[in-house]
Amino acid sequence: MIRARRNHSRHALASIININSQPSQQSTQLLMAVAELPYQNSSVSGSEPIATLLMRTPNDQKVIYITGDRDFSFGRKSTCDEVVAHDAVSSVHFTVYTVKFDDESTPLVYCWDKSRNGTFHNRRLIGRDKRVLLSDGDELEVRHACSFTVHQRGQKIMETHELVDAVLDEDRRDIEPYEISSRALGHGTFGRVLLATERGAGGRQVACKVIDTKGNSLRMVKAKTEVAILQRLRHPNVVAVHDAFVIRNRIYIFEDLITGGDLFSYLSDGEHMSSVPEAEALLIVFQILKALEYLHSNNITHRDLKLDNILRVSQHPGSRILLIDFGISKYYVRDRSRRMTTVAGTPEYAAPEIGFAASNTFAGAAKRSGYDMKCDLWSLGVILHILLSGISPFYDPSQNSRKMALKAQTCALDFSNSCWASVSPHGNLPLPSFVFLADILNSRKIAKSLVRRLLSVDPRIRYDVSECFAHPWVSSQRALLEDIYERKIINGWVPPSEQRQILSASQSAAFFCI
Ligand SMILES: Nc1ncnc2c1ncn2[C@@H]1O[C@H](COP(=O)(O)OP(=O)(O)OP(=O)(O)O)[C@@H](O)[C@H]1O
Repeated sequence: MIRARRNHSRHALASIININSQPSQQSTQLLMAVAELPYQNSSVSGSEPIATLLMRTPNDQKVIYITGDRDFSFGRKSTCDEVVAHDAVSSVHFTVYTVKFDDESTPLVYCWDKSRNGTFHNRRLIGRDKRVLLSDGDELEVRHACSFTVHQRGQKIMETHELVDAVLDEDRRDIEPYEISSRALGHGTFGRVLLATERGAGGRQVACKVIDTKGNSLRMVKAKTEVAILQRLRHPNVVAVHDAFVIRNRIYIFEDLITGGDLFSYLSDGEHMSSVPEAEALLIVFQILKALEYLHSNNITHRDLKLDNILRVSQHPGSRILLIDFGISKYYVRDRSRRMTTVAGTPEYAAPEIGFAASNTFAGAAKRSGYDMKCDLWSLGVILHILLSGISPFYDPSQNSRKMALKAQTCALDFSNSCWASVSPHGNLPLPSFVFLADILNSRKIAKSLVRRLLSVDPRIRYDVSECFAHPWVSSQRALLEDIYERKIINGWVPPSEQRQILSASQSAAFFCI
């Protein structure tokens, strides 16, 4: 199959010069079942302990090992991994799970509070259905019953990074409302994403994206564009930004901490990528469509949709997902005379008309005619292809953007690979008797037809968001999807406040800057 290595070769304005020179019909019950499915961690494998909890009760103390292959549950119910029969303890009080960014990073260990009476993290109430990232030395407490001390060795490895070290000591004191830790949640082309905590009573954990512009004004403009775009957006499937600071050559963007890892990590399976059950793919794609519907109706094109830029709130297959990384997004009003022309995005996911051109002729054509927001739908097609088969259709192992662009331009989709044969609505769920073979075959055909529609080289034929919603793979389940979405997926989502002035006027970027 394909690689499980992150591709950070994102290209935007500055890299244009390099481009040419570089080498069922689902059944109702099934969908419901997936939305309810307990999580099986594929992103962190192995039974080696990642962290330990030293548990103390009034009469006893013991060590609990947290491994990467399964959640640890604590509660009163006999099915919990650690059972304490105490009135203050809920049937499942909390679970601890791990998320891995990549092979070089120490896995992140999260606590998910599921209790009625509360779980306290460093003496602060986590809150029902909320999650916190745990660090070495942290204390968890179930009042009147027991407490736990977290030990996670190896954290230091992840913490040492020149950028982080140099940046923070200098800048920390200028960013008063937040305490920025050195714990990395992930990293990309231009910087790192670190854990931070709001000072003050709430002490909420947030993610802090640190972009080192190294005095490159174009990078600074792009970082400010990301903030300028994000501060206008309020949608359950788009990450919320709270604050941003420009200090010296660096920009710090504070966002909601998203606690389930990204889709790339989720699908990475050793050297390969794995697929997900078709119903799970549908729940993910439905949410991406919701986000794109919102973005496009607000004249925003994301331009860098890919697995790495889609985060999950939880490890649960029916989790809410969020789009992140609006660094090369574009505010663009649809108009025949105004089209986007910047070659931007990630070649593996980029629509042919963007112009990661394989041939000069094609590049020339792209330059002449430009492209519009349909480029996001192509990227969605690549994502759907991966979700269903575990294959990235245009990936080139040498990461050569020219080769990937050529493949995309030719777009010879091959559904004969055995991976596609296993695409079915039931995936690894036991097949319920009400799902007939015809349904399964039909569903496969329908899913593939949507992939084809999205991966149409001609953007005029390619589906837009509303056509995707109308496609039978989605429309046949639309009512149920809306129901699951409202009742389960976005239940509890609180929109960010309306009045958000994140960068001061002098700092904010012009909207049409890229
Ligand atoms: N709000 C968040 N909460 C938790 N993790 C996050 C958050 N934002 C980013 N991350 C993690 O950090 C990684 C990099 O983030 P992001 O894509 O924003 O960085 P970038 O430098 O813009 O990357 P790129 O290489 O795509 O330019 C993500 O893939 C994700 O794993």
